[in-house]
Amino acid sequence: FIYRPDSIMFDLEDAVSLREKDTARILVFHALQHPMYRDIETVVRINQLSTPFGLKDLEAVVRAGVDVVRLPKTDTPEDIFELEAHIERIEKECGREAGSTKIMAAIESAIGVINAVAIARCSPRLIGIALAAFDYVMDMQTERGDGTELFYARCAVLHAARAAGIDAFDVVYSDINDEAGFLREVELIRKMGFNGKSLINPRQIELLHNAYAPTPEDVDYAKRVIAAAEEGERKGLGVISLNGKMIDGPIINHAQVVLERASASGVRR
Ligand SMILES: CC(=O)SCCNC(=O)CCNC(=O)[C@H](O)C(C)(C)COP(=O)(O)OP(=O)(O)OC[C@H]1O[C@@H](n2cnc3c(N)ncnc32)[C@H](O)[C@@H]1OP(=O)(O)O
Ligand SMILES: O=C([O-])CC(=O)C(=O)O
Ligand SMILES: [Mg+2]
Repeated sequence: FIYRPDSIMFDLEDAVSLREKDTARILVFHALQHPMYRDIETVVRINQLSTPFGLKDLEAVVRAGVDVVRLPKTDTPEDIFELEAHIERIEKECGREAGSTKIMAAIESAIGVINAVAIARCSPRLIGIALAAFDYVMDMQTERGDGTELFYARCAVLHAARAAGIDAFDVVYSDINDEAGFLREVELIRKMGFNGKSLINPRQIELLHNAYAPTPEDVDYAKRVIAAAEEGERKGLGVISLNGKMIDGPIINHAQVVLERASASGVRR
């Protein structure tokens, strides 16, 4: 909470050893109901439903009131349909509002990337899709490097999310001591258009928020664009000029996005 993350994700999958699966589930079940987590979005990465743990995880976290279930290793829309059917039943059984449990699909394989559009569009519960690089590069018979290995997958996941009108989240950066490397990766994915990134360490939160925050110059320009647009509207002009630059619909929309980002993340330091 001190670090002000956008959401908190509990992991029941690969960060938990096989011997600890039941203990971790019970801990997360209780944590989700603690008042401390009332005002922050909670996400739980459950185990795949094909494992002995997946359904037990889901039963526990939906009943405990989790906001978002992250499904790892999503390969097909059918994976989401199966998850959805169980969520619908559990919501009914425990008296949760129907549809209130949201889903985030993690794409971690070549087939998942190929099916990204179908996955992203397959359920109204989906709020976003995330690329998960470590399993993906294994499947692709390569390894994590400067991002060349993720070139196609990033583009595919991002386009799928946009086509579906949901969020796109980039991969985990695992070397928590390499701040410069992290910031290089963040700059790339921010320019590409990702909504954010899965983080593994609190030290990465402020760095990410700061990189996503608009600069003071961006905010200043956005305010002038909005003011010029309002002035143009009063005069009944469709397209206007601000210091010789054309200002029309998309530019005004972008200025609004910059101001929304500034109020969500602050202004870049
Ligand atoms: C490929 C995948 O599947 S990735 C997704 C699953 N994996 C994860 O989520 C990993 C989560 N992260 C971690 O476990 C750790 O950050 C590690 C192992 C990467 C690094 O651990 P450390 O070297 O101990 O990190 P660091 O020295 O920065 O820890 C500082 C403090 O932050 C805490 N902290 C570290 N990571 C986290 C986290 N993800 N969430 C909350 N607190 C954390 C540490 O417990 C420590 O607290 P303390 O000062 O009270 O002891
Ligand atoms: O889901 C994630 O962000 C991390 C992960 O499992 C992977 O990279 O394989
Ligand atoms: Mg993985």
